[in-house]
Amino acid sequence: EQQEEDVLRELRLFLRNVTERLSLDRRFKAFTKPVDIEEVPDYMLVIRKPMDFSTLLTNIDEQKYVTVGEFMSDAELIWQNALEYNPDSDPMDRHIRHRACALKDTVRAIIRDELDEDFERVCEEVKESR
Ligand SMILES: Cc1noc(C)c1-c1cc(NS(=O)(=O)c2ccccc2)cc(C(=O)O)c1
Repeated sequence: EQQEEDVLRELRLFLRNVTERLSLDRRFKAFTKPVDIEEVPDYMLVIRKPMDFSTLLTNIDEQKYVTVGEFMSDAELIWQNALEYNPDSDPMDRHIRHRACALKDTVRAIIRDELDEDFERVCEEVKESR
């Protein structure tokens, strides 16, 4: 009913705000769009579920996420995939891994500092009721 729609609209506004702030951070430019298969031809052979900020925003608009936890499961793929695909000790791999770790810490700090626990609990209740 209306209260549920209000909660899910507020969730979408929060998740869009977080995702857009991350997209503006120059450290995370490589995470803004899907990895380019022309540039990285074997990427899809290694990474089963690619993820990036533009895909997160599309998912938000398509109302895929009913809780912050569901959003985090996809957001975590961004840094997990980067660590998995770039494991070597060469400078390029290290550089993308540093940015992946910075992204992980940044997202977790934002959620800890800005997500109201009571709000997430209400979202979980909406999810259970479906
Ligand atoms: C992400 C990622 N995961 O594995 C790898 C490897 C990367 C990755 C991919 C690219 N090149 S790209 O054409 O696919 C692209 C450019 C700009 C935004 C989004 C993707 C560049 C970099 C980089 O560090 O500059 C990193």
